[in-house]
Amino acid sequence: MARYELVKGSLALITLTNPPVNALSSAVRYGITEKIKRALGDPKVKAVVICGENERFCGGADIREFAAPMRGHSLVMLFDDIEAGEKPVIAAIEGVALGGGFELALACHYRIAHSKARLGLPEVTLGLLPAAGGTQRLPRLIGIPAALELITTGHHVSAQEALKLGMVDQITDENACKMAVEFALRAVAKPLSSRRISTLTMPCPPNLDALFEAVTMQVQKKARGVMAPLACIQAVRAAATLPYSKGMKRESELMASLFSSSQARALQYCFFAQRTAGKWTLPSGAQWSNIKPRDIRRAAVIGLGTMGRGIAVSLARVGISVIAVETEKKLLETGRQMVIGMLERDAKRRGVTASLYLLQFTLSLQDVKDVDIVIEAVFEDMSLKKRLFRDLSKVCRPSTLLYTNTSGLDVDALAGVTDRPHMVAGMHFFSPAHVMKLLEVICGPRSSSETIATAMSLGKRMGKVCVAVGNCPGFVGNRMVKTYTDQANFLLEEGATPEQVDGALEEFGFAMGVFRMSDLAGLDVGWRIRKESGLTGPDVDPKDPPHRRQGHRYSPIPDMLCEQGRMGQKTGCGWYVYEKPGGTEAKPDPLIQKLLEGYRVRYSIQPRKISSQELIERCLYVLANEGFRVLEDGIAVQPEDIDVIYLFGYGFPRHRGGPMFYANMVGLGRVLDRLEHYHHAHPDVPHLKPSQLLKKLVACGSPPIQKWKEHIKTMHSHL
Ligand SMILES: CC/C=C/CC(=O)SCCNC(=O)CCNC(=O)[C@H](O)C(C)(C)COP(=O)(O)OP(=O)(O)OC[C@H]1O[C@@H](n2cnc3c(N)ncnc32)[C@H](O)[C@@H]1OP(=O)(O)O
Repeated sequence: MARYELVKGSLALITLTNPPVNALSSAVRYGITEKIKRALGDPKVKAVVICGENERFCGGADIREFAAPMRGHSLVMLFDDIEAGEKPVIAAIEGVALGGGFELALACHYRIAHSKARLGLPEVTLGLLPAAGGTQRLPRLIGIPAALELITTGHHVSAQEALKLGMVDQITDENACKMAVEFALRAVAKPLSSRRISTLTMPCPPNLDALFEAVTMQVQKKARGVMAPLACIQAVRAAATLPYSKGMKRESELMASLFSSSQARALQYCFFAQRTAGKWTLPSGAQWSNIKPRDIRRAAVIGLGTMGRGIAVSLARVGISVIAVETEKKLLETGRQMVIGMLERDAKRRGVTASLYLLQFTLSLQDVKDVDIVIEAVFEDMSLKKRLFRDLSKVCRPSTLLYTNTSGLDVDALAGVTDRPHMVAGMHFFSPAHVMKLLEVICGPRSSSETIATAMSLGKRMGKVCVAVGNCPGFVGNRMVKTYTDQANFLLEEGATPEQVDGALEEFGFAMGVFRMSDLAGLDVGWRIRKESGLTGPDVDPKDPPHRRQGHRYSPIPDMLCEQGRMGQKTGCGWYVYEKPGGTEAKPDPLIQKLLEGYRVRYSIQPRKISSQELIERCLYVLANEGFRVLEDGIAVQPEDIDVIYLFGYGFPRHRGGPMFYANMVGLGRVLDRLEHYHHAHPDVPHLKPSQLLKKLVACGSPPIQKWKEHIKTMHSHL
């Protein structure tokens, strides 16, 4: 796991050999420890270069080993030995030096990085802190403010930034290992005392307390309830106030408090879930590794509303020519200006030139005849979309793939009106499409594997986290979210206020509770969907009382708000009241309180005090319950897919892992008990009825989430 070579007669070259990222597994730690001992003990060796195989220095500790207590050679001792040694050790950084990998580089006496390398201490994103001296060495090298920023955010920096900050000594466009070998030959003659970072005096700014306080406040605001960033701050404070050895002891104590925490487990699960979701498989056996996606150069986006604009920007940003189509001159012009503005701002932020030459705007559908793909983003109206797909069938060349950005309509019904049903699928972007990372790729029953492979690959190219899902109303994300918002509405009827429900969800870790989020998104979106599906408006069965629809409990309160013109932030009021239309500061509104009281009186509902525990359980267990149904219906293949959708599309707090991981953490038996309890109390809410899969898993002894797939396998996949 580490190769040893003697080069130029006097240099030991140690190469980490653990593809794909040369993670520091226990075997690699053993390998380096042995090879360093050999190099330091060999009188022929005058200097040492450490590099990584396949042009990747090291991606850090092996995260897969964190599931068990750390065993084997200690990184701390290894790094202390490297630093204290009397021979110069040079880190040759290509690709990445992250986490333990960068800590290894910090223990070396010199660091030479390739100009394309990226460096950082991302442990915080895994619920940990850099516990192999990173929190003690980095502030001594680059100062406390810069170290605090890097360690508490986990941001990676480019080699150029690393050079500016003093994290590396030199960068090169050549092979970093070759440069490091030449550098090592010159370093042999130089004293090493000033190169041992642990012995450097800490550069302390005068207003240290104020600095730590400000960073603590910032972190608490950004990552409410998340433990690791606060522990990182404490570790850096120890570096600032204690001698190195005592600081190391503190670093290790703080790491021990994080290592087996549920937050660390959740965050590490998220890391792997994201990668698992990208590896899609269809029942036919077609999968990410055996189906070649089409190469996409020219795309058309139909509809330049909010979604269409974001999609056009996402495509042009990665070099794809875009023909954007609208039906009216005024809409086209507004859309054009918005897209250009968005691309220009984005390019400025990234320090590149906006690729405006890739854009074409037109009123004629005929102009899309030669594109490789079309992404439809028109109004959420089935008959309009069907008309458009029929027209696209006629206009586009036979090889053009057709995608719809519908957020929940039947993708197969659209495929059915075309001359190429196998070349139709869904690409469900989330708003704003150029910002949000999630892309649900909807596989219709007739979508070909190439159609799916192309959507997944194009999404990845646009920087999206893509999840392949089956075709059902609302797909995965919106199908599940309905159960969550329904519960929130029922809780209002029963005695809660919007601010109580939101408060409990925000305390849980959501950046925004369900009602604040609804105000931001606009209440009219859901209203339109409810009208389309006959839940409100003229199509409602006159025999249904206002609080029952299609045989089940229904809350008409959101419809009542819409009827009063309370559409959320854009109208200055919704579930809350705002300083002005478009305002963002949500204040509780006495009018809502009155509306709720009136509603309860009218329907003889005795309001009760509802605990935060009930608010969380009702909203989140019902969400997970629907997730289990999504799995048993074959709409998602594995729980990781659902969690990734919720992390990237719905702001589910990452340190809770996602709704399915959270249910697993709470304990499936407990979730089942509570759902049974709530369903008993509310028999007219079918979503509270425990799903078959949940019951099956509990009956099988509640296996860990990674094993659920084995119990789902037997069920029918709709992908
Ligand atoms: C005492 C405990 C000390 C802890 C200190 C630490 O070092 S904690 C670990 C800190 N390191 C990280 O957080 C880095 C995590 N990795 C990444 O950010 C990225 O993988 C990468 C290194 C930037 C490479 O990205 P790229 O997009 O090129 O590849 P993938 O992300 O798809 O990764 C390829 C496969 O490698 C697996 N993997 C990556 N890093 C690790 C790791 N540190 N440990 C174990 N496995 C790792 C990843 O899961 C992929 O595996 P697949 O099986 O192919 O999905």
